[in-house]
Amino acid sequence: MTIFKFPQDFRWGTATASYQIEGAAQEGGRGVSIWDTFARTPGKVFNGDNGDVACDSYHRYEEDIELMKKLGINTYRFSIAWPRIIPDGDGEINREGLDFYHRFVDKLLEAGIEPFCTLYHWDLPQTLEDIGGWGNRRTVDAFVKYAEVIFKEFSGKINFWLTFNEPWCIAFLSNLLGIHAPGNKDLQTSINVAHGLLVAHGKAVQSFRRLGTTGQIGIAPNVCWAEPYSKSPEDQAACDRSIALNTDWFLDPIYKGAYPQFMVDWFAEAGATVPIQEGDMEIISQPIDLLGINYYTMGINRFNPEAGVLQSEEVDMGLTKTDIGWPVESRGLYEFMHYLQKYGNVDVYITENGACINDDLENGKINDDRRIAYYEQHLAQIHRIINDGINLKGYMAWSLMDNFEWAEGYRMRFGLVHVDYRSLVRTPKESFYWYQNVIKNNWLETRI
Ligand SMILES: CCOCCOc1ccc(-c2cn(C[C@@H]3NC[C@@H](O)[C@H]3O)nn2)cc1
Repeated sequence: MTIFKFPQDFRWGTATASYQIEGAAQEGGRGVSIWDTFARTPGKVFNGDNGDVACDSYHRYEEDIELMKKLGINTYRFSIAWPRIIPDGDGEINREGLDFYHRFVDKLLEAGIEPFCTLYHWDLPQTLEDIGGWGNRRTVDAFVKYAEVIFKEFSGKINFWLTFNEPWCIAFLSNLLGIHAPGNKDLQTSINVAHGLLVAHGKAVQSFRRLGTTGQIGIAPNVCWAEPYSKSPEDQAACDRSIALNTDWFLDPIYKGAYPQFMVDWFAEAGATVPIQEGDMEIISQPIDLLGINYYTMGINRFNPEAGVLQSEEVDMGLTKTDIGWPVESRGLYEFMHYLQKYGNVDVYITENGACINDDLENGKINDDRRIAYYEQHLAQIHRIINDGINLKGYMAWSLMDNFEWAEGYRMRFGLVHVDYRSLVRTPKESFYWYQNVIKNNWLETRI
Protein backbone atom coordinates (compact mmCIF):
# COMPACT_ATOMS: atom_id res chain seq x y z
CA MET A 1 0.00 0.00 0.00
CA THR A 2 1.18 3.55 -0.75
CA ILE A 3 0.10 6.74 1.03
CA PHE A 4 -0.06 10.04 -0.87
CA LYS A 5 -0.41 13.07 1.42
CA PHE A 6 -2.03 16.27 0.07
CA PRO A 7 -1.12 19.88 0.97
CA GLN A 8 -2.66 21.17 4.20
CA ASP A 9 -4.71 23.85 2.39
CA PHE A 10 -5.87 21.61 -0.46
CA ARG A 11 -9.57 22.10 -1.25
CA TRP A 12 -11.77 19.01 -1.35
CA GLY A 13 -15.20 19.32 -2.90
CA THR A 14 -17.94 18.13 -5.15
CA ALA A 15 -19.70 19.77 -8.11
CA THR A 16 -23.22 20.06 -9.50
CA ALA A 17 -25.13 22.41 -11.82
CA SER A 18 -28.50 24.16 -11.60
CA TYR A 19 -30.42 22.53 -14.44
CA GLN A 20 -29.11 19.08 -13.51
CA ILE A 21 -30.24 19.03 -9.86
CA GLU A 22 -32.68 21.85 -8.97
CA GLY A 23 -35.99 20.88 -10.57
CA ALA A 24 -38.75 23.39 -9.67
CA ALA A 25 -38.55 24.43 -13.30
CA GLN A 26 -41.83 26.37 -13.17
CA GLU A 27 -41.41 27.69 -9.60
CA GLY A 28 -39.96 30.73 -7.92
CA GLY A 29 -40.45 32.96 -10.93
CA ARG A 30 -38.01 30.97 -13.07
CA GLY A 31 -38.10 31.59 -16.80
CA VAL A 32 -37.68 29.05 -19.62
CA SER A 33 -34.16 27.91 -20.52
CA ILE A 34 -32.86 26.37 -23.74
CA TRP A 35 -32.62 23.03 -21.90
CA ASP A 36 -36.34 23.13 -21.04
CA THR A 37 -37.01 23.60 -24.75
CA PHE A 38 -34.42 21.05 -25.94
CA ALA A 39 -35.56 18.36 -23.50
CA ARG A 40 -39.12 18.75 -24.76
CA THR A 41 -38.01 18.30 -28.37
CA PRO A 42 -38.69 14.66 -29.31
CA GLY A 43 -35.53 12.57 -29.76
CA LYS A 44 -33.08 14.99 -28.14
CA VAL A 45 -32.88 13.52 -24.64
CA PHE A 46 -32.94 9.83 -23.76
CA ASN A 47 -36.37 8.65 -22.69
CA GLY A 48 -37.70 12.22 -23.09
CA ASP A 49 -36.21 13.03 -19.66
CA ASN A 50 -36.12 16.68 -18.54
CA GLY A 51 -35.13 18.86 -15.58
CA ASP A 52 -38.64 19.63 -14.34
CA VAL A 53 -38.00 17.74 -11.08
CA ALA A 54 -34.42 16.39 -11.37
CA CYS A 55 -33.13 15.86 -7.79
CA ASP A 56 -35.57 18.50 -6.46
CA SER A 57 -32.63 20.29 -4.86
CA TYR A 58 -34.56 23.55 -5.09
CA HIS A 59 -36.61 22.18 -2.16
CA ARG A 60 -34.11 19.68 -0.71
CA TYR A 61 -30.89 21.74 -0.62
CA GLU A 62 -30.72 21.56 3.19
CA GLU A 63 -30.68 17.76 2.94
CA ASP A 64 -27.98 18.03 0.27
CA ILE A 65 -25.89 20.25 2.53
CA GLU A 66 -26.24 17.70 5.34
CA LEU A 67 -24.78 15.13 2.92
CA MET A 68 -21.90 17.52 2.12
CA LYS A 69 -21.22 17.95 5.85
CA LYS A 70 -21.25 14.16 6.30
CA LEU A 71 -18.86 13.80 3.35
CA GLY A 72 -16.57 16.38 4.95
CA ILE A 73 -15.99 18.61 1.92
CA ASN A 74 -14.84 22.21 2.46
CA THR A 75 -15.80 23.42 -1.05
CA TYR A 76 -18.97 23.02 -3.11
CA ARG A 77 -19.21 23.96 -6.75
CA PHE A 78 -22.71 24.86 -7.95
CA SER A 79 -24.19 27.04 -10.68
CA ILE A 80 -26.77 29.81 -10.60
CA ALA A 81 -29.65 29.50 -13.06
CA TRP A 82 -29.79 32.73 -15.06
CA PRO A 83 -33.52 32.13 -15.79
CA ARG A 84 -34.18 32.31 -12.03
CA ILE A 85 -32.48 35.74 -11.79
CA ILE A 86 -33.64 37.47 -14.99
CA PRO A 87 -36.43 35.18 -16.28
CA ASP A 88 -36.73 36.74 -19.73
CA GLY A 89 -32.95 36.98 -20.05
CA ASP A 90 -32.59 40.74 -20.29
CA GLY A 91 -35.44 42.33 -18.34
CA GLU A 92 -36.70 42.55 -14.78
CA ILE A 93 -34.75 41.02 -11.91
CA ASN A 94 -36.60 38.23 -10.07
CA ARG A 95 -36.04 38.87 -6.35
CA GLU A 96 -37.42 35.41 -5.50
CA GLY A 97 -34.60 33.84 -7.48
CA LEU A 98 -31.92 35.85 -5.71
CA ASP A 99 -33.49 35.02 -2.33
CA PHE A 100 -33.33 31.29 -3.10
CA TYR A 101 -29.58 31.46 -3.76
CA HIS A 102 -29.03 33.64 -0.67
CA ARG A 103 -30.75 30.99 1.48
CA PHE A 104 -28.66 28.28 -0.17
CA VAL A 105 -25.31 30.11 0.08
CA ASP A 106 -26.01 31.13 3.69
CA LYS A 107 -26.64 27.47 4.59
CA LEU A 108 -23.39 26.47 2.87
CA LEU A 109 -21.44 29.10 4.82
CA GLU A 110 -23.15 28.05 8.05
CA ALA A 111 -21.87 24.52 7.35
CA GLY A 112 -18.33 25.83 6.85
CA ILE A 113 -18.40 24.99 3.14
CA GLU A 114 -16.87 27.42 0.60
CA PRO A 115 -19.28 28.27 -2.25
CA PHE A 116 -17.60 27.90 -5.68
CA CYS A 117 -20.01 29.51 -8.12
CA THR A 118 -20.43 28.99 -11.87
CA LEU A 119 -22.38 31.82 -13.47
CA TYR A 120 -23.26 29.92 -16.66
CA HIS A 121 -23.65 26.16 -16.76
CA TRP A 122 -25.63 25.92 -20.02
CA ASP A 123 -29.15 27.08 -19.02
CA LEU A 124 -29.45 30.13 -21.29
CA PRO A 125 -32.81 31.96 -21.13
CA GLN A 126 -34.77 30.82 -24.19
CA THR A 127 -35.67 34.40 -25.11
CA LEU A 128 -31.98 35.08 -25.81
CA GLU A 129 -31.58 31.96 -27.92
CA ASP A 130 -34.61 33.22 -29.87
CA ILE A 131 -32.55 36.28 -30.95
CA GLY A 132 -29.50 34.20 -31.90
CA GLY A 133 -28.04 33.23 -28.54
CA TRP A 134 -24.32 33.86 -27.93
CA GLY A 135 -23.83 34.87 -31.55
CA ASN A 136 -25.89 38.03 -30.87
CA ARG A 137 -24.09 40.77 -28.93
CA ARG A 138 -27.36 41.53 -27.11
CA THR A 139 -26.94 38.17 -25.39
CA VAL A 140 -23.38 39.11 -24.45
CA ASP A 141 -24.60 42.37 -22.88
CA ALA A 142 -27.47 40.57 -21.13
CA PHE A 143 -24.96 38.14 -19.59
CA VAL A 144 -22.88 41.05 -18.28
CA LYS A 145 -26.01 42.58 -16.72
CA TYR A 146 -26.87 39.22 -15.11
CA ALA A 147 -23.30 38.74 -13.88
CA GLU A 148 -23.25 42.24 -12.36
CA VAL A 149 -26.48 41.52 -10.48
CA ILE A 150 -24.89 38.40 -9.01
CA PHE A 151 -21.57 40.08 -8.20
CA LYS A 152 -23.36 42.90 -6.32
CA GLU A 153 -25.64 40.46 -4.48
CA PHE A 154 -23.07 37.87 -3.41
CA SER A 155 -19.78 39.75 -3.07
CA GLY A 156 -18.50 38.92 0.40
CA LYS A 157 -20.38 35.61 0.51
CA ILE A 158 -18.91 33.97 -2.59
CA ASN A 159 -15.15 34.15 -3.20
CA PHE A 160 -14.63 31.63 -6.00
CA TRP A 161 -16.21 32.38 -9.36
CA LEU A 162 -16.31 30.79 -12.80
CA THR A 163 -17.86 32.63 -15.73
CA PHE A 164 -18.50 29.64 -18.05
CA ASN A 165 -18.51 25.88 -17.71
CA GLU A 166 -16.96 23.94 -20.59
CA PRO A 167 -16.99 26.53 -23.42
CA TRP A 168 -16.28 23.73 -25.93
CA CYS A 169 -19.59 22.10 -24.99
CA ILE A 170 -21.44 25.43 -25.19
CA ALA A 171 -20.01 26.24 -28.63
CA PHE A 172 -19.18 22.99 -30.46
CA LEU A 173 -21.07 20.14 -28.76
CA SER A 174 -24.22 22.28 -28.81
CA ASN A 175 -23.92 24.22 -32.09
CA LEU A 176 -21.71 22.11 -34.39
CA LEU A 177 -22.49 18.55 -33.31
CA GLY A 178 -26.04 19.39 -32.19
CA ILE A 179 -25.86 16.92 -29.28
CA HIS A 180 -26.68 19.51 -26.56
CA ALA A 181 -29.06 22.48 -26.48
CA PRO A 182 -29.92 24.37 -28.63
CA GLY A 183 -28.91 21.62 -31.11
CA ASN A 184 -27.53 23.63 -34.04
CA LYS A 185 -25.25 21.87 -36.53
CA ASP A 186 -23.31 24.65 -38.20
CA LEU A 187 -19.58 25.47 -37.99
CA GLN A 188 -19.93 29.25 -38.40
CA THR A 189 -22.66 29.36 -35.78
CA SER A 190 -20.45 27.43 -33.34
CA ILE A 191 -17.50 29.78 -33.94
CA ASN A 192 -19.79 32.79 -33.43
CA VAL A 193 -21.01 31.26 -30.15
CA ALA A 194 -17.45 30.56 -28.97
CA HIS A 195 -16.44 34.15 -29.71
CA GLY A 196 -19.57 35.61 -28.13
CA LEU A 197 -19.09 33.72 -24.89
CA LEU A 198 -15.42 34.73 -24.79
CA VAL A 199 -16.36 38.41 -25.13
CA ALA A 200 -19.02 37.90 -22.44
CA HIS A 201 -16.37 36.28 -20.22
CA GLY A 202 -13.99 39.22 -20.67
CA LYS A 203 -16.66 41.83 -20.05
CA ALA A 204 -17.85 39.99 -16.93
CA VAL A 205 -14.27 39.90 -15.59
CA GLN A 206 -14.00 43.65 -16.21
CA SER A 207 -17.24 44.19 -14.26
CA PHE A 208 -16.01 41.88 -11.49
CA ARG A 209 -12.91 44.07 -11.07
CA ARG A 210 -14.72 47.38 -11.48
CA LEU A 211 -17.32 46.45 -8.84
CA GLY A 212 -14.59 45.35 -6.41
CA THR A 213 -16.22 41.93 -6.05
CA THR A 214 -14.57 39.71 -3.44
CA GLY A 215 -12.57 36.67 -4.42
CA GLN A 216 -11.10 35.18 -7.55
CA ILE A 217 -12.58 34.62 -10.98
CA GLY A 218 -11.81 32.28 -13.88
CA ILE A 219 -13.31 29.91 -16.45
CA ALA A 220 -13.62 26.09 -16.65
CA PRO A 221 -12.69 24.45 -19.97
CA ASN A 222 -13.14 20.72 -20.41
CA VAL A 223 -10.10 18.76 -21.48
CA CYS A 224 -9.86 16.47 -24.46
CA TRP A 225 -6.33 15.05 -24.13
CA ALA A 226 -5.32 13.00 -27.19
CA GLU A 227 -2.18 11.08 -28.24
CA PRO A 228 -1.38 9.93 -31.79
CA TYR A 229 -2.26 6.42 -32.96
CA SER A 230 0.97 6.38 -34.98
CA LYS A 231 4.11 8.49 -35.34
CA SER A 232 2.81 9.95 -38.59
CA PRO A 233 2.69 13.77 -38.72
CA GLU A 234 -0.93 13.51 -39.87
CA ASP A 235 -1.95 11.63 -36.73
CA GLN A 236 -0.05 14.06 -34.48
CA ALA A 237 -1.69 17.02 -36.24
CA ALA A 238 -5.11 15.38 -35.77
CA CYS A 239 -4.40 15.19 -32.01
CA ASP A 240 -3.22 18.80 -31.92
CA ARG A 241 -6.50 19.95 -33.50
CA SER A 242 -8.59 17.87 -31.10
CA ILE A 243 -6.79 19.18 -28.00
CA ALA A 244 -6.74 22.75 -29.30
CA LEU A 245 -10.46 22.99 -29.96
CA ASN A 246 -11.30 22.20 -26.30
CA THR A 247 -8.48 24.22 -24.76
CA ASP A 248 -6.33 26.55 -26.88
CA TRP A 249 -9.31 27.91 -28.81
CA PHE A 250 -10.48 29.45 -25.53
CA LEU A 251 -7.31 29.83 -23.45
CA ASP A 252 -5.12 31.40 -26.17
CA PRO A 253 -7.55 34.37 -26.53
CA ILE A 254 -7.72 34.68 -22.72
CA TYR A 255 -3.99 34.33 -21.96
CA LYS A 256 -2.44 35.49 -25.27
CA GLY A 257 -5.08 37.81 -26.74
CA ALA A 258 -5.27 35.83 -30.00
CA TYR A 259 -6.78 32.63 -31.36
CA PRO A 260 -4.39 29.78 -32.25
CA GLN A 261 -3.50 30.67 -35.85
CA PHE A 262 -3.25 27.07 -37.05
CA MET A 263 -6.87 26.52 -36.03
CA VAL A 264 -8.03 29.85 -37.52
CA ASP A 265 -6.42 28.75 -40.80
CA TRP A 266 -8.00 25.28 -40.51
CA PHE A 267 -11.49 26.76 -40.11
CA ALA A 268 -10.87 29.28 -42.90
CA GLU A 269 -10.26 26.28 -45.18
CA ALA A 270 -13.71 25.08 -44.10
CA GLY A 271 -15.20 28.48 -44.93
CA ALA A 272 -15.63 29.79 -41.39
CA THR A 273 -14.14 32.93 -39.83
CA VAL A 274 -14.12 34.44 -36.35
CA PRO A 275 -16.38 37.55 -36.11
CA ILE A 276 -13.82 39.67 -34.22
CA GLN A 277 -14.82 43.30 -33.65
CA GLU A 278 -12.50 46.16 -32.72
CA GLY A 279 -11.39 45.78 -29.09
CA ASP A 280 -12.72 42.22 -28.63
CA MET A 281 -9.37 40.55 -28.02
CA GLU A 282 -8.35 43.16 -25.44
CA ILE A 283 -11.64 42.54 -23.61
CA ILE A 284 -11.30 38.74 -23.76
CA SER A 285 -7.73 38.78 -22.44
CA GLN A 286 -8.59 40.42 -19.14
CA PRO A 287 -6.31 38.75 -16.56
CA ILE A 288 -8.03 35.98 -14.59
CA ASP A 289 -7.13 34.52 -11.20
CA LEU A 290 -7.76 30.80 -11.64
CA LEU A 291 -8.66 28.04 -14.04
CA GLY A 292 -11.19 25.26 -13.50
CA ILE A 293 -10.28 22.10 -15.38
CA ASN A 294 -12.83 19.37 -16.12
CA TYR A 295 -11.25 16.02 -16.95
CA TYR A 296 -12.95 12.69 -17.62
CA THR A 297 -10.97 10.75 -20.19
CA MET A 298 -8.42 10.84 -23.01
CA GLY A 299 -8.24 9.50 -26.54
CA ILE A 300 -5.84 7.90 -29.01
CA ASN A 301 -6.55 9.78 -32.23
CA ARG A 302 -5.63 9.46 -35.87
CA PHE A 303 -6.15 11.48 -39.04
CA ASN A 304 -9.30 10.62 -40.95
CA PRO A 305 -10.53 13.08 -43.60
CA GLU A 306 -14.06 11.75 -43.06
CA ALA A 307 -14.03 12.35 -39.29
CA GLY A 308 -15.84 15.68 -38.97
CA VAL A 309 -14.52 19.21 -39.27
CA LEU A 310 -11.32 18.34 -37.37
CA GLN A 311 -10.65 15.20 -39.43
CA SER A 312 -9.55 13.59 -36.17
CA GLU A 313 -10.88 10.17 -35.18
CA GLU A 314 -10.63 8.51 -31.77
CA VAL A 315 -9.51 4.88 -31.99
CA ASP A 316 -10.96 2.32 -29.59
CA MET A 317 -7.89 0.80 -27.91
CA GLY A 318 -9.89 -1.67 -25.85
CA LEU A 319 -9.35 0.15 -22.53
CA THR A 320 -11.74 -0.32 -19.61
CA LYS A 321 -14.65 2.04 -20.10
CA THR A 322 -17.17 3.66 -17.78
CA ASP A 323 -20.86 3.02 -18.43
CA ILE A 324 -21.12 6.12 -20.63
CA GLY A 325 -18.44 4.58 -22.88
CA TRP A 326 -15.47 6.77 -21.94
CA PRO A 327 -12.09 5.04 -21.57
CA VAL A 328 -10.66 5.08 -18.04
CA GLU A 329 -7.21 6.63 -18.47
CA SER A 330 -5.98 9.02 -15.78
CA ARG A 331 -2.61 9.54 -17.54
CA GLY A 332 -4.21 12.19 -19.75
CA LEU A 333 -4.83 14.40 -16.74
CA TYR A 334 -1.12 14.37 -15.85
CA GLU A 335 -0.07 15.03 -19.44
CA PHE A 336 -2.62 17.80 -19.86
CA MET A 337 -1.63 19.62 -16.68
CA HIS A 338 1.94 19.82 -18.00
CA TYR A 339 0.60 20.96 -21.40
CA LEU A 340 -1.30 23.71 -19.55
CA GLN A 341 1.98 25.14 -18.19
CA LYS A 342 2.47 26.97 -21.51
CA TYR A 343 0.03 29.52 -20.04
CA GLY A 344 2.16 29.80 -16.87
CA ASN A 345 1.87 28.06 -13.53
CA VAL A 346 -1.64 29.41 -13.03
CA ASP A 347 -3.81 28.43 -10.03
CA VAL A 348 -5.88 25.44 -11.14
CA TYR A 349 -8.78 23.60 -9.53
CA ILE A 350 -10.07 20.30 -10.91
CA THR A 351 -13.67 21.46 -11.07
CA GLU A 352 -14.99 18.18 -12.47
CA ASN A 353 -13.69 14.61 -12.48
CA GLY A 354 -15.75 11.46 -12.03
CA ALA A 355 -17.05 8.23 -13.46
CA CYS A 356 -20.39 7.22 -14.90
CA ILE A 357 -21.06 3.91 -13.16
CA ASN A 358 -24.70 2.84 -13.26
CA ASP A 359 -24.67 0.47 -10.29
CA ASP A 360 -27.98 0.24 -8.53
CA LEU A 361 -29.08 -0.43 -4.97
CA GLU A 362 -28.43 -3.97 -3.70
CA ASN A 363 -29.71 -4.66 -0.18
CA GLY A 364 -29.67 -0.94 0.50
CA LYS A 365 -26.07 -0.41 -0.62
CA ILE A 366 -24.35 0.58 -3.86
CA ASN A 367 -21.02 -1.23 -4.16
CA ASP A 368 -19.56 1.03 -6.84
CA ASP A 369 -16.03 -0.40 -6.73
CA ARG A 370 -15.37 0.71 -10.33
CA ARG A 371 -16.01 4.34 -9.32
CA ILE A 372 -13.62 3.96 -6.36
CA ALA A 373 -10.97 2.52 -8.70
CA TYR A 374 -11.49 5.49 -11.07
CA TYR A 375 -11.08 8.03 -8.27
CA GLU A 376 -8.08 6.20 -6.83
CA GLN A 377 -6.28 6.38 -10.20
CA HIS A 378 -7.12 10.02 -10.78
CA LEU A 379 -6.27 11.21 -7.29
CA ALA A 380 -2.92 9.46 -7.58
CA GLN A 381 -2.29 11.52 -10.72
CA ILE A 382 -3.39 14.67 -8.84
CA HIS A 383 -0.74 13.91 -6.25
CA ARG A 384 1.93 13.44 -8.96
CA ILE A 385 0.90 16.76 -10.51
CA ILE A 386 1.19 18.62 -7.21
CA ASN A 387 4.54 16.93 -6.55
CA ASP A 388 5.77 18.29 -9.89
CA GLY A 389 5.21 21.81 -8.55
CA ILE A 390 2.08 22.59 -10.52
CA ASN A 391 -0.33 24.93 -8.68
CA LEU A 392 -3.20 22.50 -8.39
CA LYS A 393 -5.16 23.91 -5.45
CA GLY A 394 -8.25 21.76 -5.17
CA TYR A 395 -10.43 18.95 -6.48
CA MET A 396 -14.20 18.71 -6.96
CA ALA A 397 -15.67 15.30 -7.74
CA TRP A 398 -18.40 15.20 -10.36
CA SER A 399 -20.85 14.70 -8.88
CA LEU A 400 -22.21 14.96 -5.35
CA MET A 401 -25.25 12.98 -6.49
CA ASP A 402 -26.74 11.32 -9.55
CA ASN A 403 -28.47 13.94 -11.69
CA PHE A 404 -29.75 14.88 -15.16
CA GLU A 405 -26.87 13.99 -17.49
CA TRP A 406 -28.01 16.17 -20.40
CA ALA A 407 -28.80 14.22 -23.58
CA GLU A 408 -28.36 10.96 -21.63
CA GLY A 409 -31.14 11.92 -19.26
CA TYR A 410 -31.19 10.08 -15.92
CA ARG A 411 -29.84 6.75 -17.14
CA MET A 412 -26.22 7.84 -16.65
CA ARG A 413 -25.18 8.14 -13.02
CA PHE A 414 -22.05 10.11 -11.92
CA GLY A 415 -22.97 10.59 -8.26
CA LEU A 416 -21.23 9.71 -5.03
CA VAL A 417 -24.81 9.62 -3.77
CA HIS A 418 -27.51 7.53 -5.44
CA VAL A 419 -30.81 9.27 -6.19
CA ASP A 420 -34.05 7.31 -6.54
CA TYR A 421 -35.83 9.56 -9.04
CA ARG A 422 -39.28 8.35 -7.99
CA SER A 423 -38.91 8.89 -4.24
CA LEU A 424 -35.95 11.34 -4.47
CA VAL A 425 -34.34 9.41 -1.61
CA ARG A 426 -30.61 9.98 -1.48
CA THR A 427 -28.33 7.00 -0.59
CA PRO A 428 -24.56 7.47 -0.19
CA LYS A 429 -22.65 4.94 -2.31
CA GLU A 430 -19.53 3.08 -1.10
CA SER A 431 -17.50 5.63 -3.10
CA PHE A 432 -18.99 8.37 -0.87
CA TYR A 433 -17.48 6.70 2.20
CA TRP A 434 -14.19 6.10 0.37
CA TYR A 435 -13.95 9.79 -0.60
CA GLN A 436 -15.03 10.80 2.97
CA ASN A 437 -11.98 8.90 4.27
CA VAL A 438 -9.62 10.55 1.77
CA ILE A 439 -10.90 13.97 2.84
CA LYS A 440 -10.73 13.17 6.57
CA ASN A 441 -7.11 11.97 6.27
CA ASN A 442 -6.12 14.45 3.55
CA TRP A 443 -4.27 11.54 2.03
CA LEU A 444 -4.88 8.76 -0.46
CA GLU A 445 -4.13 5.13 0.39
CA THR A 446 -3.69 3.16 -2.79
CA ARG A 447 -3.57 -0.58 -3.21
CA ILE A 448 -0.66 -0.34 -5.67
C1 LIG B 1 -20.82 10.78 -30.60
C2 LIG B 1 -20.05 12.10 -30.61
O1 LIG B 1 -19.81 12.49 -29.26
C3 LIG B 1 -19.15 13.74 -29.19
C4 LIG B 1 -18.80 14.06 -27.78
O2 LIG B 1 -20.04 14.12 -26.98
C5 LIG B 1 -19.88 14.53 -25.68
C6 LIG B 1 -20.97 14.41 -24.84
C7 LIG B 1 -20.86 14.78 -23.52
C8 LIG B 1 -19.64 15.27 -23.06
C9 LIG B 1 -19.47 15.63 -21.66
C10 LIG B 1 -20.34 15.39 -20.63
N1 LIG B 1 -19.70 15.80 -19.53
C11 LIG B 1 -20.15 15.70 -18.14
C12 LIG B 1 -20.73 17.06 -17.84
N2 LIG B 1 -19.68 18.08 -17.73
C13 LIG B 1 -20.41 19.19 -17.16
C14 LIG B 1 -21.40 18.59 -16.21
O3 LIG B 1 -22.65 19.18 -16.44
C15 LIG B 1 -21.43 17.09 -16.53
O4 LIG B 1 -22.76 16.62 -16.60
N3 LIG B 1 -18.52 16.32 -19.85
N4 LIG B 1 -18.36 16.19 -21.15
C16 LIG B 1 -18.55 15.41 -23.92
C17 LIG B 1 -18.67 15.02 -25.24
